[in-house]
Amino acid sequence: MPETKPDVAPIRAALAPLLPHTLVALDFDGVLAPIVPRPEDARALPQAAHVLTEVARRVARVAIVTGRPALDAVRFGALEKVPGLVVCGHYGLERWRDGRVESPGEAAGIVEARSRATALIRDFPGTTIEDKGHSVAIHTRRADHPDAAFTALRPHAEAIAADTGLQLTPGRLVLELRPTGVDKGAALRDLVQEVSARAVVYAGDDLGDLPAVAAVRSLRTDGVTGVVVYSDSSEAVPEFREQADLVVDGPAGVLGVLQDLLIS
Ligand SMILES: O=P(O)(O)OC[C@H]1O[C@H](O[C@H]2O[C@H](CO)[C@@H](O)[C@H](O)[C@H]2O)[C@H](O)[C@@H](O)[C@@H]1O
Repeated sequence: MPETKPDVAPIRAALAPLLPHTLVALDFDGVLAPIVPRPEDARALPQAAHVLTEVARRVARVAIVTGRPALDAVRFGALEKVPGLVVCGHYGLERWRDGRVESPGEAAGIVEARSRATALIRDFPGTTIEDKGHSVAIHTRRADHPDAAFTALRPHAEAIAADTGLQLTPGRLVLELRPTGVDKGAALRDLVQEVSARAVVYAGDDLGDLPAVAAVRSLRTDGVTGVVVYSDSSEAVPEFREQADLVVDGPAGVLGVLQDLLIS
């Protein structure tokens, strides 16, 4: 198992007086939900909703910032009842709050991207498409050779993105074609502004989280206390890991560190 950076005591002490002004923002897959072969089977750990409820009672806001459609994260996490929860779906393109989703119209290019991605994977047995409405994800986790399929598909996905005006976001054995103009960094900054947060805790695990990590680092220069938690795994993202204040072991480690930092 990867070596962790578990020195929570000084961070807990720094956050303690700021709890009512703290934003806690979390990625979903790999952070609340263990990675599984089929995207539709992902579920947050059973204790996640309870831990987030306890956290929400102590801080300004709890938010999920995910590449998933917002409603998928709410349902797969059983998170409907977490007090005041905001879910930024599709990297901030849509929002769920109080049972309602705000979502824009479909981006130009998505119909062509969907059709080309579907045709493309026919040559790569075991690869699958996750049609998320606003975006299309090409998954290689169930291919015979997941890493080789990912590498082979990537230039084709880049060409589709260039032709359709979408952006390609690579992740854990996934290539996502999604609208431009949003990322987790902008979503995080909006959330910070909305609650006038004086501290932010962000937990993630993948490349799509790096804009949020950059936002936390830049918010520090504005006087906001920032804590970055990295959910580690055998699919490590070194550029995320090295920027993290705390490195924990997967979703169970994330829930544990939230408890240590914000509840106990
Ligand atoms: O921003 P996130 O909440 O981390 O979402 C990123 C993508 O996660 C999902 O894919 C990943 O998890 C799957 C289920 O465990 C796994 O099968 C896949 O290999 C991972 O890449 C999700 O399916 C994507 O739509 C998300 O964008």
